[in-house]
Amino acid sequence: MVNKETNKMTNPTDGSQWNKRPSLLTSANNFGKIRLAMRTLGQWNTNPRFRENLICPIPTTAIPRAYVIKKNDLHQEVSRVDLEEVIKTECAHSLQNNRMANSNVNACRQPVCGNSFSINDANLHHNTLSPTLKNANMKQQQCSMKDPRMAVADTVMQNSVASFEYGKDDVYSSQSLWLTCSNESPSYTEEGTNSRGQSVENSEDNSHYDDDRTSGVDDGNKEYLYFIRTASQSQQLRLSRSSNSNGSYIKATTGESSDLPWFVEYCRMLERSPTHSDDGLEMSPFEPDSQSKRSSNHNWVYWSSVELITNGYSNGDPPSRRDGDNQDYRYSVRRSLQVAQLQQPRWSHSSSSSGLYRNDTEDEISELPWFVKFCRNLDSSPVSSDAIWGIICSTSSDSYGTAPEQTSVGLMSRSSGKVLPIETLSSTTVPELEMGDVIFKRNAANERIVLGEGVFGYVCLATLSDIDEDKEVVVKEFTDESTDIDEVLHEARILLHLEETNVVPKCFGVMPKQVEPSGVALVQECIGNGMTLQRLLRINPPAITHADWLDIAYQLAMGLDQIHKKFVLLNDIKIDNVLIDYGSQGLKVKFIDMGYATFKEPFIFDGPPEDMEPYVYLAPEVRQCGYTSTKSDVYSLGYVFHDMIRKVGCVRLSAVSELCKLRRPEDRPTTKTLIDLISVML
Ligand SMILES: Nc1ncnc2c1ncn2[C@@H]1O[C@H](COP(=O)(O)OP(=O)(O)OP(=O)(O)O)[C@@H](O)[C@H]1O
Repeated sequence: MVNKETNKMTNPTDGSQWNKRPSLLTSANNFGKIRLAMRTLGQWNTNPRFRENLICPIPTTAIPRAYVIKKNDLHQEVSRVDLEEVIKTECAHSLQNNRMANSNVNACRQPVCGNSFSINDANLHHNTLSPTLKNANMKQQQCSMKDPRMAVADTVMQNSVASFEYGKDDVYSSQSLWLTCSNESPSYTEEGTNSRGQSVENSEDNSHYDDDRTSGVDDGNKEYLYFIRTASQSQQLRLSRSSNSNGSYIKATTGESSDLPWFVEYCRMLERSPTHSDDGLEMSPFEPDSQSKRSSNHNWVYWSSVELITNGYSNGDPPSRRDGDNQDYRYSVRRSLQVAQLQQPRWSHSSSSSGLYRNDTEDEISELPWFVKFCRNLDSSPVSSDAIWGIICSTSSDSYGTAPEQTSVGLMSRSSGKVLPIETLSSTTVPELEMGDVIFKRNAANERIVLGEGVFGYVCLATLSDIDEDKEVVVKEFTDESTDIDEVLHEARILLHLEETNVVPKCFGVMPKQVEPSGVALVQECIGNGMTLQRLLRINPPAITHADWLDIAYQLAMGLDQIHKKFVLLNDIKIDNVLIDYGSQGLKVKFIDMGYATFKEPFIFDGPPEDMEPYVYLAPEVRQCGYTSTKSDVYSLGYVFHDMIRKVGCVRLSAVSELCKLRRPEDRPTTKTLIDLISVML
């Protein structure tokens, strides 16, 4: 639905238009992002307001006594001394109150399985808790305990307290994680209760915090302060603040500062996290020079830093559903080169948000919902996958928290630590065909045979002169002046990139258009005389049995799975963008129209959300101008199944279709699950 005259998307209902491509994404020049990040690093150093925002202005009254760090101190950066003070205080308390030094964090790393985890187990050692944690623990018990993570959370706290030791040589000998929530009570409750376990009837009083839902609706001001103290002599500080709010929740949740579910997940993952494990991101190619070493027994020596610039796309869930414009995420992992003095501040930043919330979120610093996902799906996160846009590597001789003195910019391979070029498809060569390479097929009236048309122009049947004459191709000619050649090339490159999947038409290249105005036309393999799934469903030929329809569904799921494995999102799956070839070799399914497809990045339709509503086949988060994702493609595929049910009564697909169309992306099945589900019906 792209009007090539204006290169805008057209709303099918009122004809209004909006930009086809999201301005931020198309202009998302990676180096621009890197520059932005560098500028921000500069601000970190010089701009007190920036620091103030970053350093979590939690009212000190909300921080449990043992963890109070004065706001002023925070503003001057949390120094090692501050942290050590906190640790000492806590350790002293811990040692006084318990002797369970052998506990470790295994409990918190156990997979959470159903509701079978018994909170009572975790409560066995209740007496070993510090008053703060005891208090929190008791409050937790008052909350709904349906979520097993609560139980695990409880265990994390207990084990942490129990096993943390402060050794005589200033060595933290614990192998445990230490958890501090700055909130007086970590809260996680089921919908309908608030953090005190009271039932909540209207959203105004809904002060509970649900990490999952928050990933879709950032339902209030939340401020977070976490300390993670890990194995010998490492410390990690995470500060995160989210000021994004959703109207009625602002009041209710101001000051809420815990995110226990997130934290638990984080702890469970820590072993594999880039901040902790060796196969993470510690491999900066930039060796700090010897000048920068500041050697002393217990002071920081130097650290190198790796900063990830990503759009959040991780071949999985979107960063968040409602906060559509938030695209700048920065993750800084600083790793000391002297292991014994390791410290890792970590922050994330998202710089803008969509429509309604823009004013509220101008200064938004963290993107916690995304971070929740990040931690949960660490294996598939940008940090550990190939979906990395850019990395800033820097070294500094300075101690914790200050901006790097030397900064270098480059992309870095996760495994080799080598600087890499930014990965896009732009280097894929698209073959150029000459006019004479293509012979248009003509009808009895000597007119070109048009297989399909759209606002873009025509799709004509042809053959290529240098290949088997019977092998038909189609020439997609973009007939309006505003055709952006880059977009045609993008479509060609996506097709070429996906060629080996065999679920898209083969792309033969581009050629000069034969119709005015000049430009390029896309030449691709002709599939089944242009029979779309939409037309096939309308005709519903008797020869196509229910088993055939299921086979089509299966092929679609398989195809999408392969496409996603090639880091491509289709972003526009619908029944008229699926071609069916039912020739001698049986039914073959192909996806067409790569106009919105993206490689290693999501897409945002940047029209006003209300204008997106008619596009019912797009996932709700996409219609609300959030990022597309593998799960939004799954949603659209579910809508294709929905159409198959409606039009040809393929009711066996009902459950699968409903699953795909679940509101929350994280609840939708993966393509792999889809394949499994459909294959049992075949
Ligand atoms: N490879 C192909 N083989 C056979 N027919 C094709 C092929 N590609 C496209 N067509 C035919 O051309 C029609 C339009 O093509 P396509 O879907 O790529 O255009 P479009 O950009 O989606 O148009 P619109 O934006 O208006 O939906 C298809 O519905 C199909 O009938």
